[in-house]
Amino acid sequence: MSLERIRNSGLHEKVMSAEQACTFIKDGMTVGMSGFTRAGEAKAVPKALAERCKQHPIKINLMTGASLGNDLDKILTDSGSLARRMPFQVDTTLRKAINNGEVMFIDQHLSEMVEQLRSHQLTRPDVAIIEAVAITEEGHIVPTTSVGNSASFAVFADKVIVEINTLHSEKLEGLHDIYIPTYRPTRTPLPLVKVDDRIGSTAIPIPAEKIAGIVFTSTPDSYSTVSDPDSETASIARHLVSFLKEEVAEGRLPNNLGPLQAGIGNIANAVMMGLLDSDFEDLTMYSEVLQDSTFDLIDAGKMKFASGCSVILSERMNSKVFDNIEAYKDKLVLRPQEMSNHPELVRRLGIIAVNTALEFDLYGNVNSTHVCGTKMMNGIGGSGDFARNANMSIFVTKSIAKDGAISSVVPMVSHVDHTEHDVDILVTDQGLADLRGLAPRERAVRVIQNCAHPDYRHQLMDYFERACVRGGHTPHLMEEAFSWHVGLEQNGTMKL
Ligand SMILES: CC(=O)SCCNC(=O)CCNC(=O)[C@H](O)C(C)(C)COP(=O)(O)OP(=O)(O)OC[C@H]1O[C@@H](n2cnc3c(N)ncnc32)[C@H](O)[C@@H]1OP(=O)(O)O
Repeated sequence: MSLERIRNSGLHEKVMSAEQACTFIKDGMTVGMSGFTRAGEAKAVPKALAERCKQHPIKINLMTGASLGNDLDKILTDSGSLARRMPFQVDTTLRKAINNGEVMFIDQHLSEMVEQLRSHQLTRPDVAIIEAVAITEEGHIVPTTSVGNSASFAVFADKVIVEINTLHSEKLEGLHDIYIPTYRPTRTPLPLVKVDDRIGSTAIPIPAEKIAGIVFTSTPDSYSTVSDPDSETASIARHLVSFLKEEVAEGRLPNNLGPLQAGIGNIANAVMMGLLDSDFEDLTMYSEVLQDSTFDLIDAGKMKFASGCSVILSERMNSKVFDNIEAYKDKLVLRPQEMSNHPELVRRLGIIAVNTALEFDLYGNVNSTHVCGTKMMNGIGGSGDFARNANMSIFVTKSIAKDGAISSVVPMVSHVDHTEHDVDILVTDQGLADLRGLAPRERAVRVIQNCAHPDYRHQLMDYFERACVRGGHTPHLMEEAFSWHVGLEQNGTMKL
């Protein structure tokens, strides 16, 4: 135990075991937990809670920043303790429980949840469980590798349990910028005008007496599981980089492109890696999750500053970054996800947003979440926060999935996360479709010619031409629009 990490000595008596701490959580309670994209989640208490549920079954409503690491979503789902879960997840077991209707999942824009808590549109957490590197003299909480929704959870909850993770260096202190917007209707503009502005405090300010329990742990974050770029993702990156070069040459973007945002997963990471081989200099990020590619760009001298709300790294990059965190501190800041994804800031800063689609349609509507219109994959995450408000909203995906049985370009998306009005550029391994200033009929031709896989191009053009005969501003054959998805479910392929 490292009591020196609790700098308010009056709180030393609050140290307890994870088993003791989880008794604060009662049946029917709402729990707000730290953790964003498998970084910085509370680890010991949720595990103890799952164990306790075996003897004393309870159901809770669990809110986090985003997905949890260390298989916690699986462990909690298996324990039967999850009644409701929001706002994002990436776990196979939880996904199954959601799709079976056993866990009620609320798939929400990541910037929006605490705003709804603030205005009592959602039930505020009874208990917050926050991972920390230390507690300050004032009783304020210094977060670890993510900020996520931790600050507002701690402010709104009746009781706060702090998990001090001694595996994280105390040198992380100073990395965070905790700013919480004031109440509406008297809120003033958010005072952030540059990606590297610091406008808040370095710790979460709560009254020390709210801390009901302190638990020590030394479990590491899970490592990121992104794979190296393959030929298709490298191709997507090439198309995008050459497009961005043209935009700079035409004077539509500055030489450093403006702040970049990139989503989670293999494709977004590969696209960012593509910038390593480009001529762009002085890049910046104003994003939510910072993956390996961010640090590869910083190390290569291409990126000068990155703002996010969590850091999730591969094993290789994790030790490189966190063993040398002092060297990165002047190039890095972690903010609450409400700030990293805030529509006001995304619009003000002129962000280039790159997110991943499962599928998109002829007219530019994007489905990022629901396989065949019904089965939840992960959630919308922050992609909507950025897509609607970005300077340029870009969606990327491979042109086909599952060995060609699925075309990512379909006549009509089976679920809409991002409407055609929020989507500027579509990119696949086949090419790039710039949809800006195009009417739906013009968009369709460009999407088919530039983005669809050759195996599906003819099929798409045939659908579009027959739809045009029938007419309409956005031509469709309503009785056929989902026939590709029906075909996939019935015959295992979208090929007609
Ligand atoms: C926390 C955050 O908010 S991060 C910021 C932005 N958030 C988001 O964009 C949230 C939504 N996005 C996502 O969840 C992911 O980016 C995804 C699922 C869309 C893509 O993930 P990636 O890892 O980049 O792509 P990848 O090509 O590996 O696809 C993932 C899986 O989906 C499958 N898939 C892809 N397209 C389809 C499709 N149209 N239908 C069915 N399955 C598909 C792939 O085959 C793959 O399956 P596998 O895991 O069994 O191999």
